[in-house]
This record gives sequence, C-alpha cells and structure tokens, in this order.
Amino acid sequence: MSLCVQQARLVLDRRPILDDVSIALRPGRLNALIGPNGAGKSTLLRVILGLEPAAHAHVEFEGSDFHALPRRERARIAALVEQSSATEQPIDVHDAVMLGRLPHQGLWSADTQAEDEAVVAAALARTGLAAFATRRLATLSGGEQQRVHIARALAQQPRLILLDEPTNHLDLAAQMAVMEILRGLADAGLTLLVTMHDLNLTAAWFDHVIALHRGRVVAEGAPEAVIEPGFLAEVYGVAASILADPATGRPVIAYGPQKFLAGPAII
Ligand SMILES: Nc1ncnc2c1ncn2[C@@H]1O[C@H](COP(=O)(O)OP(=O)(O)OP(=O)(O)O)[C@@H](O)[C@H]1O
Repeated sequence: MSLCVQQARLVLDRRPILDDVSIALRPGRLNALIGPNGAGKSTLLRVILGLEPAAHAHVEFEGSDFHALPRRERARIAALVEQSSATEQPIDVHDAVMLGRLPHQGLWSADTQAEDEAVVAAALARTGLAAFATRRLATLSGGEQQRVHIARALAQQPRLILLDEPTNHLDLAAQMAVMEILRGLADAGLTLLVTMHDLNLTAAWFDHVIALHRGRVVAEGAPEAVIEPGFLAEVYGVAASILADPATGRPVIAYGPQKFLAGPAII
C-alpha cells in the first residue's frame, strides 16, 4: 500500500462529516471514491492533503507521515484536480500548466526553465492540448479547461493524484480520453484516488471502489462486488438492474423510471 489513511474524522457545525474513515490504496490501480451527494468524498480528498485544519487523520504516503512533511515536499508528492470551475483570469493555457512546476522551482526559476518547459510540453501533449498552448484559458470550453487542470497536475510530476469528478460535464469521447490518461498514470505506478458519480464509468474502468455514505465507508472492493442492486437501493435509494457488458463482462447499471424497476433486480 502506498497511501494509508487511518481514522479520518471531521466534525463541522457539530455534524460528523467524516466518521472514522480508514482506507489503504495500492499504486498502479485505479481507485474510485463513490457515494451520494454530501457523502464526504471531496472532504476526504482535502483531509488527505492536510487542507482541513479541523480534521483528525493519520495519513501515510510510502511509509512517511504525510502531514508531517514540509508543505513544499507535499506539493511535490501529491496533486489535486478539483472540480472544474470557470475562470476569468487572464492566463494562457501554457502558463496555467506551468503553475504545476512551482513546487519544483527554486528561487531562480531560470535554473530549471528548460526542464520545466519540457515537462509542460509533455503534459500538454499527453492531454491533447498542444494546439491550445497560447489560448486564453477562459476561452476554452468546460471540457477543455478540465483537461488543462489535469495537465497542470501532470506537470507537477506527483506520485499521488487525487481527482474530484474529472469526467463531470465531459462528452463521451472526452470522458474516454480522461479515463485513458488516468489508466496510463496508474499503469505508470502512480497512486490515484478519483471521486466519481457516473457508476457505469466507474464499473467499466476502475480496479477498486470505495463507497462513502454519510461520512463512513460502507462498501469496498472490485466494482462487481460493490456496485450491485442491494447497494444501489440502500445507499442511493435507487432500484436498478445490473447487466453484464457483453464486451468486458463488467457491470452495467440500468436505472430507468423507477416504476419499471420496483420488482426484483435482474442479475
Ligand atoms: N465548511 C463547511 N461547513 C459545514 N458543512 C460543510 C462544510 N464543508 C462541507 N460541508 C458538508 O460536508 C458534507 C460533505 O461534503 P462533500 O463536499 O465532501 O461531499 P461530496 O461527497 O463530495 O458531495 P458531492 O458529490 O455533492 O460533491 C456535506 O453535507 C457538506 O454540506
């Protein structure tokens, strides 16, 4: 295991937001964090990075106490891709991605300029953004901006990447492109934790699924073990049938109008 989170707890306004959450992630795997709105998914990502001062959690990365590391060292190790928000900042795509180099730059960034440019060029190429380098970030579509956020995280050259709903608002082809990038990062040995709402995409692509509900881990395992009718009914309150993808055998959730699905689920 490369990332171990032990007993993460956070209480806000006397309400438990995270209640004794412990997870362990292996590198080289695509790990999904699922759960209904308000389950605590984004909060857990922030707690892992030490961005929630009121939280209590022991977080180890590759055997070291992650929160005890200097801030700059943490920024070299871990990248967060938050839910995409529109920007009006007058910054071009190249410079937005270059921000990912900050934790690696010394007092004199000229010393590392050639290397930084090479890393940024590689991040732009990997996310299919090479042709966008000189475009103002604010003129890109939502999906294109999402890829810029991922490119910035790649430019950071982290060993741990936390992504908050990276496929949100993306069309089908863009979702596949993002998932291919994430698969490639996992295959390269990085540790990834990705919050997901699209459970069909989760079932099709991820190796390991952790489900949060009301701030607690309620299920964990392979997608086919977690994403099943009882779980969907209990945690999401939705009746659904689970089919098997004819190409891969992975679960596919059919969840049409509930009046058609009130009977026993087909497995
Ligand atoms: N500063 C805060 N004060 C009080 N409650 C908060 C605060 N920040 C978050 N919360 C609450 O914590 C809970 C978990 O929020 P979080 O954003 O982690 O959920 P999530 O699982 O990521 O949800 P979503 O899928 O809707 O993005 C929510 O009920 C939210 O209202």
